[in-house]
Amino acid sequence: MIKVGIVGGTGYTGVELLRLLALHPEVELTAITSRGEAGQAVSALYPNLRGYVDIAFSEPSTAVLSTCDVVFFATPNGIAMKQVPELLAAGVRVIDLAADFRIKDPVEWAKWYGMEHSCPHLLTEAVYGLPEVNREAIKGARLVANPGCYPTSVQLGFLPLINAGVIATDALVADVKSGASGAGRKAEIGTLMAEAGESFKAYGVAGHRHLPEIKQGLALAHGAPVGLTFVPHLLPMIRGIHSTLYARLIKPVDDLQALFEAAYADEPFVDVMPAGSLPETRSVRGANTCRLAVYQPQGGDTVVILSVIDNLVKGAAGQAVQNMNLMFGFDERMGLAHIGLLP
Ligand SMILES: NC(=O)C1=CN([C@@H]2O[C@H](COP(=O)(O)OP(=O)(O)OC[C@H]3O[C@@H](n4cnc5c(N)ncnc54)[C@H](OP(=O)(O)O)[C@@H]3O)[C@@H](O)[C@H]2O)C=CC1
Ligand SMILES: CC(=O)N[C@@H](CCC(=O)OP(=O)(O)O)C(=O)O
Repeated sequence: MIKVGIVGGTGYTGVELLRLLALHPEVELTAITSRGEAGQAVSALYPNLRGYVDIAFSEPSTAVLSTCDVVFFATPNGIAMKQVPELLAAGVRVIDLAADFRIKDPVEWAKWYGMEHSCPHLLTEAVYGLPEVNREAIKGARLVANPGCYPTSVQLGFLPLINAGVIATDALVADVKSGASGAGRKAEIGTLMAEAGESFKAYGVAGHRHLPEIKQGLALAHGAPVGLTFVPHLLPMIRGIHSTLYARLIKPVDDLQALFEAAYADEPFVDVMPAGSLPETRSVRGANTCRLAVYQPQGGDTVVILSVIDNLVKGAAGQAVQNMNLMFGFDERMGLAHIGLLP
């Protein structure tokens, strides 16, 4: 058994971590923090956890968190970086669900996140936690930067084509839609039901902070910078991300379907659907699965990839548990056997 701490246990990704970890056979939930709810029983705030999680929220003190084997940060950007150096020094491994350690260049990070990085010396050591790309490095990591929700969906869709060297990489397009839980639990006018319900709009068109993260991952695979237009949208639903990705073929490919199936043949959490499929967000609701479908409309040179995930699971907490399993030598699928909620 390993001792696990969660900083930010009252947020949407924090409570999703609790839902997954409460049934994980190798995990003892040791510390769950909230500054606002310290002292309150976790199950009093989240009744779905009654009978499964019987501890109270505590303050996020380094002394308590240092007794854990691993600490998850499910906090806003810029919080983990303040506590991570001390925790690593105490021998604790860390998985950050926020963006503090995702971008390797601290100048680029400061530009998109609007603050200076407080421990840039850890950026080289941090391992980007996309298991389909970095599985071996994650196993030995002390510090894992869990990918963003949009970046997970977009990278898993484009990577087989980039790795095969068959598409132009100067003008990739990612047209992506997210449910409102992607914005977190904090009160915001834009995610009020009367603002987001019965409506649909894009945001961040001129530049969203996930753009540099996606470009960094795709450039690493390609071995050179890539051009990408990324347009996120807010859908009037709670969970789910649907990415429609466009790329231009520069080499003929006999069988795109076979290329994708081969790329993910050994991946427990990526499902390449049969040709002609239309992945639905509800098919991955609550599950740590990315479902993909690939098209070459009218036999032209444009490839269209459809990619769906649950933003809170494969896009956040589920992927974080997958990373924890790798770091501690457990079966990668442990605690993650959930089927999507249909209907
Ligand atoms: N929602 C999503 O789909 C995804 C989110 N992420 C990222 O994961 C992180 C968490 O997101 P989400 O769960 O949606 O966020 P929420 O806003 O729902 O929750 C944030 C949590 O952080 C805690 N917190 C806030 N400030 C501090 C602080 N200064 N010190 C310690 N704890 C603090 C809050 O609890 P309290 O104030 O009580 O201490 C709360 O529990 C974010 O960085 C987000 O960008 C990544 C992928 C997907
Ligand atoms: C719908 C919605 O608002 N989505 C969020 C996604 C944020 C997120 O997941 O943030 P990080 O991955 O960077 O931590 C947004 O666009 O800001």
